[in-house]
Amino acid sequence: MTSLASESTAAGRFARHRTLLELTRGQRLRYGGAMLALWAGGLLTLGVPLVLVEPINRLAAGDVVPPRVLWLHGTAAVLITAGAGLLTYLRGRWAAQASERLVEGLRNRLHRKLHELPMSWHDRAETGDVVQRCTSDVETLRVFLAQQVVEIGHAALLLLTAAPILFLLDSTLAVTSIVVIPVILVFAVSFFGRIQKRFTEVDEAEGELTTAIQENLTGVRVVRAFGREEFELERFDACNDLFRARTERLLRLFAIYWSLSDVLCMTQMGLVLLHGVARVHAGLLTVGDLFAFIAFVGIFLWPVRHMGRVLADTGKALVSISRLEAVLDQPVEQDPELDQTLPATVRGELAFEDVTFAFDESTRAVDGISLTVPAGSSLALVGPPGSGKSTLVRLLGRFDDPDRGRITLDGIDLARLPRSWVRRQVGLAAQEPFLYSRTIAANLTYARRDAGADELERVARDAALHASIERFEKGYETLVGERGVTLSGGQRQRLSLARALLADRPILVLDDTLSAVDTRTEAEILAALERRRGRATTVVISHRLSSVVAADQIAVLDGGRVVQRGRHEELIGLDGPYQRLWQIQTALEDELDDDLQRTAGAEIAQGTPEGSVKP
Ligand SMILES: Nc1ncnc2c1ncn2[C@@H]1O[C@H](COP(=O)(O)OP(=O)(O)OP(=O)(O)O)[C@@H](O)[C@H]1O
Repeated sequence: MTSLASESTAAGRFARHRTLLELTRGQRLRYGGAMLALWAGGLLTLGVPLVLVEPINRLAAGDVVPPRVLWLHGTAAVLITAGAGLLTYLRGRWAAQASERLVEGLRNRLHRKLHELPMSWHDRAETGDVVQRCTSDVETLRVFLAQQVVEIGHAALLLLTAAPILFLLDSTLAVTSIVVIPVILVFAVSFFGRIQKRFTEVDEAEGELTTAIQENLTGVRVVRAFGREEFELERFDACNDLFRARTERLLRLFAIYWSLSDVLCMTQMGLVLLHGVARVHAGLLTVGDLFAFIAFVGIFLWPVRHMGRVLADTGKALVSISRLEAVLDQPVEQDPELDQTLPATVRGELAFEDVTFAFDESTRAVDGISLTVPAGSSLALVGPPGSGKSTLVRLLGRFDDPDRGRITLDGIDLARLPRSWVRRQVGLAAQEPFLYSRTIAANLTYARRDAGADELERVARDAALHASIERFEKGYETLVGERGVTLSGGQRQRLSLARALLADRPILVLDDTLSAVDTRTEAEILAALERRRGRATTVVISHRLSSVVAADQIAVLDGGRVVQRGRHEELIGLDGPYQRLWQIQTALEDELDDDLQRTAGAEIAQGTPEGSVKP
């Protein structure tokens, strides 16, 4: 998906580091507090070996340590540890609060962004990949923000605090105790670069896996209908395999790092022990000081070793943020500066003036269309698949803007009006109706939240759906979709039509809304629409000419152009595509009627098995 490709240049990486820092904005005080608590906790831990030096030295010298001294030093060690525990708690609490709030804000930003992105972006985006960015990548960032942000600098701080103490205790041994650290640091930094590359690969493979799952779920009917289960299983298996292989490579890298850094840390420890014992033997160091030394080295080596984890998570977070930025940085739908007041009332007069639009450079979906639709009248768009009917409607809702020409509403160019306002003037029953997994009533009131029960019933009656709803046990409170009843294609279309009628907007668009209903239901709906005539300017797209015979104006489209225009009575008299289509459709209908009559006649002659005539 090229539009979402992550930037991998040096400039891009720098920008990501900056963004990672910017991400903490608003919570920096909490992070500062958490870092301070972590550092203070570390400092306190360094105090434990110090308070134990004296009793150990006395024991090593064979002195009797009075119980009072033992109690005193022991209690001090316990109190220091308790204090360090409290600071660790504060560090965890503040870091968690900061990260959760930041991530909540980030999720909201992402969700808002998805609503602001143009339709052309959504057309190209792979849902699974976008879902993966909004969930998995956000989670990676959350982990980083909760655990690692405060760790950055912790090791350095601890080193800087512990090193002077070590040098005060024994400067020669102090040098030995930090000699391996530069090696560990160089090793960690080189590891950091690799982890980013590997994690990017893992993330991309995970995106493909999510897309495969999502497509299989939404397209499960197609898979079953074509018997392509084996093919889909193999496709999923390949994605899964790739994800596993890449994750394994990443984990292998981690394993190598952990084991080598362990060896380096243990080498450091071993060097201190050997050198320290030699110095104790030489009488240059007390046993107590050696104990403190070894404890210190242990305390500051842990965060140094932990640096690998910090760097790994930082690397992963940088990859995730670049993937999120690829969404967040996309240009949103822009509205021009409003140079006129919004019309208080809309009559609904539409004019398409030389409207031309192409999705890509190769072909124009709509090519120089000019049509005028007086307020309250109806326009029918007919034509072969791909002739540009839906594209014209898409332009009417400003989901895209014409490349050339303009569309006006009551004489005002739509391009000069805010998109959201334009869309609020259009009630759309889309070609592929989308319903929510909520009740029928909730799906209807999506169009107008204040609509009362009587209004829902009225629009449902107009859409010839009321009788079907009545048959459901819970009527309008019936759940539809995944958790409820499954509606038929025709019922879904009629629900979508009722929703558009309920919206009661100045323009009503029916995009092939009656394709899945039988002729009688179609007639019922057309009669209801006829009763509403004049209430809204209506644009009807239909492949079935019976749906458009009553339209005030019919435009026949082909290859994005209007090839015929007029009323039904005029067009059937003209030699052209409309007449041919009408002849084919009426001939088919006549044939069907004859067949039905013949079948009915035969049944009456033979009698039904029960000897009664079917109604
Ligand atoms: N989102 C899109 N991105 C790229 N091309 C598109 C897109 N939508 C439609 N097209 C192309 O634009 C042309 C017109 O399509 P459109 O959907 O307007 O046709 P239509 O007349 O409504 O067809 P149908 O009767 O099958 O619904 C077609 O060639 C189609 O492939």
